[in-house]
Amino acid sequence: MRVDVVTIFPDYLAPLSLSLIGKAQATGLLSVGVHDLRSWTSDVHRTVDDTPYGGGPGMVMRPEPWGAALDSLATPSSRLVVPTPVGAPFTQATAHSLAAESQLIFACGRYEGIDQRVIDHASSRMPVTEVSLGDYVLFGGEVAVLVIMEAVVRLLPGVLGNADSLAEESHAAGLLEAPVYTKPPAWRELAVPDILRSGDHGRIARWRRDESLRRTASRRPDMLVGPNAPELSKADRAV
Ligand SMILES: Nc1ncccc1[N+](=O)[O-]
Repeated sequence: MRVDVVTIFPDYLAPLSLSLIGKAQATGLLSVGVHDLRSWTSDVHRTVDDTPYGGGPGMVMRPEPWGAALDSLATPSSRLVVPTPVGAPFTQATAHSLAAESQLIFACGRYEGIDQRVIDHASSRMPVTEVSLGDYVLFGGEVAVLVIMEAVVRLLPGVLGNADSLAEESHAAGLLEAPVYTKPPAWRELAVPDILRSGDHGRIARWRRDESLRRTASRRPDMLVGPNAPELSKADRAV
């Protein structure tokens, strides 16, 4: 997968070269380019923003540098991802969808946002996905790109040593994951549930499913209703 990130704060994206993402780059699973939007300005002050038409506080990112940046980075297989508070919720399903792409371009907005015509023009020549990480406002899209990249890259084949963990993890099966334990068997008078040390894999699977259902019902009841709700067996309903 090829990923290009356009930002006025390239240093913010330095963590992309660390740990698993760095390893994915080193093994050729992923190549990442981080680009300073100001490279595509043409004035001496390298201006990227201006006052909003219609008045209002703050500044808006000018379309010209963005247009030039996308002109030089886009390929026929590009998908443009714009992290923004006005985007659709970013979910594990979005992460899977992005992980299936061969080339992603991330546009990191700052200030009050990017001139809408940048999105509209880009939409005429590539798929554009505006995503939000949550109902709060960050200074810009850079931190959101780090989150999205982590969620997407770990889904790429070969990045995670044990692909099985993808199947079991939270939000993969539509439920929150059951609690996890490791040695020692007792710690500060707290014991590991006996079932997990029984060696009875059938009953362990049932216990984990029950704990997932209980945890999801109490913390995220919204995940148990609606189109993405998981299929519940008769045993599930008894929980
Ligand atoms: N919440 C956000 N605030 C600013 C930029 C991007 C954002 N987001 O969620 O992707």
